[in-house]
Amino acid sequence: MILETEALAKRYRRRWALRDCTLAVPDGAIVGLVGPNGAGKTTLLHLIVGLLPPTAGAVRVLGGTPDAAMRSGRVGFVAQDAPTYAGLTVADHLRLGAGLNPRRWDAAAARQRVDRLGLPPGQRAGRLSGGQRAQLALTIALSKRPDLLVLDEPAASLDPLARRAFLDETVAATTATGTAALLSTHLVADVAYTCTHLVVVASGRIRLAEPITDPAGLERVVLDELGRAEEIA
Ligand SMILES: Nc1ncnc2c1ncn2[C@@H]1O[C@H](COP(=O)(O)OP(=O)(O)OP(=O)(O)O)[C@@H](O)[C@H]1O
Repeated sequence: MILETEALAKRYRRRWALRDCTLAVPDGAIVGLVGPNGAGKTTLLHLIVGLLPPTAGAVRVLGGTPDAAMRSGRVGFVAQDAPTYAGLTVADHLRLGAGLNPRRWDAAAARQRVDRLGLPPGQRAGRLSGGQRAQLALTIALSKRPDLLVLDEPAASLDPLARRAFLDETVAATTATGTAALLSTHLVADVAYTCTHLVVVASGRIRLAEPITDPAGLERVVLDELGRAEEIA
């Protein structure tokens, strides 16, 4: 398993954001994480990449701690707001990515991707649009050739064509190299198009975690599950 959580939980002051979360993500899986606003998706992703310490339970990423996995450079993470350095250019970001990941960095793929997207190498990130900044952050995450991609609403700011192209790239990355991906999204159609597994979170609890066998029926499954979760709450 590339990622495992065991009874993972996170409390912010008195409020539980995530409780009793047990998950296992196999190599090559693309997991779509869906749930209402405030369900705990970002909290779960931040626990996985070591940005937050758990209140209880355990998380193992690539067989070790989240910190060790992140230090190894084998995890590509893009946070919800796709942070970039406003004062640095597109080319600076690629140089930074290369410097931080000297052994895995695919410089040709990174250059080709920014060319294809029309991101001018000399442009400062602060002057890119929100979607372009997201594309820059995604380029860095993909060009690291990670074993695990963790993406928080990666397609939210992309236009429909760019979104479809990005989803295709994610699938290509996982089929070519066995990379696994965990992506949170509100777009169930994207999960149906891309993902091999579905995880539904509501009110801080995993409601459903299963392989996707019927992409066409996925929206119904998600809506039914969220409806049940609301009744319980
Ligand atoms: N830093 C924080 N301090 C206190 N409470 C927080 C903090 N971050 C998140 N929360 C709370 O934890 C819960 C889960 O939030 P989280 O951001 O994980 O949800 P989400 O599923 O990613 O939501 P969205 O789809 O809106 O991005 C929410 O109730 C939120 O208010």
